[in-house]
Amino acid sequence: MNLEEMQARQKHIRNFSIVAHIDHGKSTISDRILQATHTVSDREMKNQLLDTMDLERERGITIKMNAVEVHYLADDGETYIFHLVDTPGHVDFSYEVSRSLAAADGAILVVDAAQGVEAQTLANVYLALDNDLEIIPLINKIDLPAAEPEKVRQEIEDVIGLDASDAVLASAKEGIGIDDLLKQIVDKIPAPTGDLTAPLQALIFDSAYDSYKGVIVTIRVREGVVKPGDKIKFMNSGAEYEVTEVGVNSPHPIKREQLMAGDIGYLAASIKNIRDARPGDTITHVNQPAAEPLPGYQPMTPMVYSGLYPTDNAKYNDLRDALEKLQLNDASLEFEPETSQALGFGFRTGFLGLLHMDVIQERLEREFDLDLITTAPSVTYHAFVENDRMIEVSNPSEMPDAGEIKWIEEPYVAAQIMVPNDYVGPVMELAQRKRGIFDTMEYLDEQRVNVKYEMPLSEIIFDFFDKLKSSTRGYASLDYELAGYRKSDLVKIDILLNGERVDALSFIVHREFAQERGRDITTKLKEIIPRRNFEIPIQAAIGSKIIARSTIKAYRKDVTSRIHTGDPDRRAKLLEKQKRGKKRMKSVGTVDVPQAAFMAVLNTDEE
Ligand SMILES: Nc1nc2c(ncn2[C@@H]2O[C@H](COP(=O)(O)OP(=O)(O)OP(=O)(O)O)[C@@H](O)[C@H]2O)c(=O)[nH]1
Repeated sequence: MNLEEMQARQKHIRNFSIVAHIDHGKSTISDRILQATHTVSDREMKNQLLDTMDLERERGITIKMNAVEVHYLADDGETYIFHLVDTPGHVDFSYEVSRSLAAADGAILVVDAAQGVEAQTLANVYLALDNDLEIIPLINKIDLPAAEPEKVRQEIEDVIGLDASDAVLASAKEGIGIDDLLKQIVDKIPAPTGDLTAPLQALIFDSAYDSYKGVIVTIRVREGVVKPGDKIKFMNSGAEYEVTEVGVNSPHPIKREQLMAGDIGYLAASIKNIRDARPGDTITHVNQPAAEPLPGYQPMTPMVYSGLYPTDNAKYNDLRDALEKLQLNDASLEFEPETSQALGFGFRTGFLGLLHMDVIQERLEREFDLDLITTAPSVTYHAFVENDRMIEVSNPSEMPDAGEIKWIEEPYVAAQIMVPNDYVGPVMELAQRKRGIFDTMEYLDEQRVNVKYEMPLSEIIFDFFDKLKSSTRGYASLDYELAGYRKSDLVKIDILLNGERVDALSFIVHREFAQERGRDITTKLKEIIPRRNFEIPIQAAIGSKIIARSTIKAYRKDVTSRIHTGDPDRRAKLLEKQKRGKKRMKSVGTVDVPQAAFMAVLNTDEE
């Protein structure tokens, strides 16, 4: 392609992202765009086509962003090249959203016609505005009987401050409004402007590991052109490679002769070392390098940490390899080695929230065939000791002894909760019970308010969202961001099994809840830990003071002997089941501790 052809092509490119509150219909809109542009045949089409991970399809959520190229034949007879980046909606994955927005020139803001503007609608719009993106509002699900598109249009104008007079009215389900959307993308989203003859500058915004091709990076080319055979350099890591392949996903990978300024596509270069090609790095040419790298990404601060341990100690190195590979695909994952007396060698791992933690654990087990024990998640506390020295504690068992601590601070978040008027009472009651500090309350319209609280992050993470949903019949939406540290009266509770302290079961709570939590957990562990042929005392202690206890009675007989029938099948099945159960179990001294025991602290019901 000569320069003129490339310039003409560049004018026909539109790069955009779709953002929304969870479940407002982003993935379904992407599906309709793929269909309307004949990117996939009707035969190939299935719902949420871009959610390629099994886990995403099973749970019906988007976890990873995806970038695809589609071609749209407009009424003017010209064919436009769209690069569409689908993004997740859950607050745990907002890091993915911000990365994909940095690669786009515009965003489609999807708002559910029955639900209106919700907490993450706002959060995502702000991210898009931070990136200077042109925003096209789209009101989806107008087919629903409860749809109120005009009211939602007004809300977009009043609450967000966007002009919504031309908002696309759509039903992704019934395929309504998709033509209007495609036209608006061409008209409103600006074509990319990068200089085609300048030295190469390409931003890596995602990467994945392929066992044949090595690390494959997804890039947005800002300036210049890149082709197979080019010698490239990663400007931050300093690594140099020769490009083996470039292409786009449409949605299946298609090789291309080159990627040029304005393109979003993939690049492979037999990159074996995953540290060489991190998201946020800039690719340039070895011979004619760009003067400076592009601004990368802010490193993400994990919200919670938990210990990950292989049930089989011999799998420690496998777990490290797996974490490194996943980290490449998920830049918000953080880990470092730690040891536990009870669990052996493992990793303290940082996550953006509990859903993120759950997803990582499940991906490690499925994609890397590992059996893991995960310890209860903890936020990072600041313990102040002598000379006002501050110690960061993200593993409760490492909290200094009470005698050494002068005071402890814990992270707080600024939370906003959008909820119909009728439920303000229960929301405030819940927030107070979770140690929230009231900030403000604003009316969104006659029927809905935005209530703002400062809350301890630990309370938000554990069960606040579930409780919020159940006390508002699902009508409340929540968004939060870290707001700093505050002093709190916190204590560490240790758990002793058979008289031995199990470090991996320690946790930190507000002193007010200590007694109650101690009682709850000893009762729960009694149900979870399997019986042995001796009595096992379970104790909860603050320092050397026991605050609660329970006892697991000794069992008398082999469980299988109770199955009187001579049915060998049933007996074999039971033994098999026990064996499988064993896999996610750790022997601590003389006691077998199953995975559920480590999470028991999470589900304590304080009602
Ligand atoms: N009635 C109706 N339902 C819709 C429409 N669009 C999407 N849905 C449904 O709404 C639900 C959520 O749609 P998704 O496309 O998965 O939403 P999402 O925003 O991508 O969700 P996440 O990926 O989890 O953030 C699904 O059950 C869809 O079938 C629509 O226009 N009308």
